[in-house]
Amino acid sequence: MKAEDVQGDLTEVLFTREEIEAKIAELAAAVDADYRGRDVLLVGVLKGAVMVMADLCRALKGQYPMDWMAVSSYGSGTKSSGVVRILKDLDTDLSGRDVLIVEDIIDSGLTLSWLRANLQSRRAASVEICALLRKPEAAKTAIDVRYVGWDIPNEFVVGYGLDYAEKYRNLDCIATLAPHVYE
Ligand SMILES: O=P(O)(O)OC[C@H]1O[C@H](OP(=O)(O)OP(=O)(O)O)[C@H](O)[C@@H]1O
Ligand code: HPA
Repeated sequence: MKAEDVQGDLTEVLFTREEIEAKIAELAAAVDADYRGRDVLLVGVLKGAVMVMADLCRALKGQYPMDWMAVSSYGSGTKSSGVVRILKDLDTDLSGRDVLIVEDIIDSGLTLSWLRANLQSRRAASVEICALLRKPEAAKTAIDVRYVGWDIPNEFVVGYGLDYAEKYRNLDCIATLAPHVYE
């Protein structure tokens, strides 16, 4: 789906499909430079990170096994509840493993700070984070993020995996959602 297919619902396209592709290639080069040749597990966070993971892993040159978790802190709205629930856990034993969490967005930071602590408690050797988007003004907790695509303003965004009430995930760009859609 393209921006013109849901134009009235969006206020601005922040990043086009081409810009996202170029950014993913940059992130992949940085990850390869640090990790290629090591046994690193990519952990994708469902469902938002599906697109990032699908494109990032194909842009990587090394071998990177992957696993998935589903956690939820947003319910169906635009505000984080701060309460994180595991909806689907990893299949992989993390003890002694280097882990790279792949995420679409860091908003309040509550999901990832909880998730990183959770994975560290499973005796992972290291847990780093790669996130395509981050909202610095929305941060409710400080997180050390090794790879970030873009810092964005504190507005609700959709597309490229990011949803509002399960819609817009299949938009090929990233755009701000018009307030009339969720108010
Ligand atoms: O920094 P935070 O404020 O915690 O927000 C970030 C989290 O919110 C979104 O997930 P969501 O719970 O909406 O689930 P989804 O990935 O299935 O869309 C997103 O994918 C992150 O996991
Ligand atoms: O801006 C956002 N858009 C979609 N999902 C999200 N989850 C946290 N922040 C966002």
